[in-house]
Amino acid sequence: MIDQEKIQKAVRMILEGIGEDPDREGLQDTPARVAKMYGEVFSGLHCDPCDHLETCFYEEKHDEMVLIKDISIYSMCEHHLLPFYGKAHVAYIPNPEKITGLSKLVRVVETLSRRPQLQERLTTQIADTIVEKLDAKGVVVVIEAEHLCMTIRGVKKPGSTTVTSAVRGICRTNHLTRAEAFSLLKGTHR
Ligand SMILES: Nc1nc2c(ncn2[C@@H]2O[C@H](COP(=O)(O)OP(=O)(O)OP(=O)(O)O)[C@@H](O)[C@H]2O)c(=O)[nH]1
Ligand SMILES: [Zn+2]
Repeated sequence: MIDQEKIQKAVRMILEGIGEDPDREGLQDTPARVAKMYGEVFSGLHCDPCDHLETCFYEEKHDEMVLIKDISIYSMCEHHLLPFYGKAHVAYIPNPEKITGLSKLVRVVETLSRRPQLQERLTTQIADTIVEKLDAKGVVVVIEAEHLCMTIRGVKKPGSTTVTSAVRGICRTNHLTRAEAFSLLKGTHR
């Protein structure tokens, strides 16, 4: 579990480290606020994303592609503990015996985002969770994100977008299915 007391002590030390006075009025509650915030932004560390996929509709028998576009994501880069944020797009071809609720796919994205992450690992973990838990026939996950560690510091390139993808199952082996997923994603299917 998240140790709020430990985070509070550490934040106080950071404030001292940067030459601030942690006892001045505006900063007195900052360690507690930051500890609470970290509890929220890292809450996914203590959840199993598979738990969200227990809800399945066994009688629907849909076996065509389902795509959820433009899921907003906020995660934390594990190198600098700065946010990266943008959009995730999740497409899957269900095992007709295991169609899940749309919001459950979003919950998987949410749980895995709320951890210290790499964009590549986040993308891969979302795809693998859906394949493994739902026995999905195919999955495509694309994430487009801006990393604050490349914006407010370091190379300082605001507006740069990093795009990562993970492609599994028949979306990987069948080029027509893969093309369908990417055209739905780009909105060029009409
Ligand atoms: N592959 C990958 N790299 C990331 C991600 N988030 C941050 N990084 C990179 O992690 C690298 C860490 O490099 P280091 O040289 O150890 O750290 P640094 O001195 O702060 O690097 P600079 O950002 O180049 O100043 C940087 O190149 C970041 O851009 C991510 O999600 N995926
Ligand atoms: Zn970073």
